[in-house]
Amino acid sequence: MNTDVAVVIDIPGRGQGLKAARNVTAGEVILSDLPIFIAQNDVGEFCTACLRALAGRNDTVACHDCGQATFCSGACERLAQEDPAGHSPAVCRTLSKLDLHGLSGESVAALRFLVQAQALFMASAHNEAARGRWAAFAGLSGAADSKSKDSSDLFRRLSTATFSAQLPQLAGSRPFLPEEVADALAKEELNGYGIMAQSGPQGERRIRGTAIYPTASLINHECLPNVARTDDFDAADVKAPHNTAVHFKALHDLPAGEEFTQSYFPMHTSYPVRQQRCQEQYGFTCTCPRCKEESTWPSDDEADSLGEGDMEVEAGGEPGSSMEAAEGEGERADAGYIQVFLLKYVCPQADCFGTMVPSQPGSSVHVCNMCGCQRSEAQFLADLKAAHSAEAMA
Ligand SMILES: C[S@@+](CC[C@H](N)C(=O)[O-])C[C@H]1O[C@@H](n2cnc3c(N)ncnc32)[C@H](O)[C@@H]1O
Repeated sequence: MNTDVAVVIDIPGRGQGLKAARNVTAGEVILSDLPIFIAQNDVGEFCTACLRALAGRNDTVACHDCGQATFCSGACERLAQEDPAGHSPAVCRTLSKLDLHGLSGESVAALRFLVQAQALFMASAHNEAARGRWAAFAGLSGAADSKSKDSSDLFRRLSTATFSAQLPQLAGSRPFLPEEVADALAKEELNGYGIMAQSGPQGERRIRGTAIYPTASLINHECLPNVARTDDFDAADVKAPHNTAVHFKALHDLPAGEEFTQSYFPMHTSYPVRQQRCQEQYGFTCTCPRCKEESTWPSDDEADSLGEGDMEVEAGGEPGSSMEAAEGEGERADAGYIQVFLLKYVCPQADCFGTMVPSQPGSSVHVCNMCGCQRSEAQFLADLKAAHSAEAMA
């Protein structure tokens, strides 16, 4: 499903990444990717096979053997049964033997993910297609280290369930070792895409499940990204598993050779929190142009003592057009540029924090990749003007 635009490169200090093979236009799809496998979070609200919302469907099918799977249709049930890392007989038997007692929702989801990853690994010993998918998963960044979460309890529960499910031990096939469980969890942590669900009753963010994509997993992070993910798992006119594809669109025009970058968390996140999450969750220090600039800003406490408005912010140019190259420091985004970028690309709806993505190449309409709201260029310019007036009044 990849386009001809994104090519894999090695980047010193970042591992692998994707770059533009040619000039790219704002709104162009630079990558479409289907998952290696997906694991659901909770049972019953979304299809186990394709994560489509089940509400309002009258052809859903529940698995009575394990009680851990529901499908939006008989077709999805068959799809999942035929997929070794979906809801194959081996996965179903293992799930039915799992001891979920006392586990948090997060640990139950991690255990389901492990059952499916292990099933793919075991199938790779005798199934060509599974071998390719397992190789793609095994090649992703992320190996357990001493800082990884303790996974011994999940390993014990997984191996107990695996053995009591009496999985057929086909030639060369064996279950995970403890270090392989820890590695699989590290890969999920670094590469897993949380597939979002509709917000909960209090507006809280919820996820349907985790999907692992072979090529999308190679897109590195920057805090002023140049691509953003769009997906539509509920698309009525798209047949499973194609509804589980993610598509990355360019936020603005990009020259050939530019690295594609996405933001691993909502763009409005503060500098200290971004630094902490990059370090603790992903194991790197972000030195992107925005972090370089914001590292020189006073902390919130210092800003309070200086008084609001002491940070002079001027309107920058069109995002994508102006980054200062400070001598010896590499690229750096100035405060005005950051302000305009965030105003342009962070969803204006209260508490959404999605990314405004050009609807299609050549269009000046932007659509939020979370809530779907739209904004024209004229409305953006009006919002920009209002932000400057508010600032001048402060
Ligand atoms: C989802 S993977 C991205 C692909 C990865 N570079 C690879 O080689 O597979 C996430 C990992 O990439 C690296 N990474 C991503 N963005 C980075 C950045 N801005 N600076 C340094 N390392 C980065 C970190 O090691 C992070 O844990």
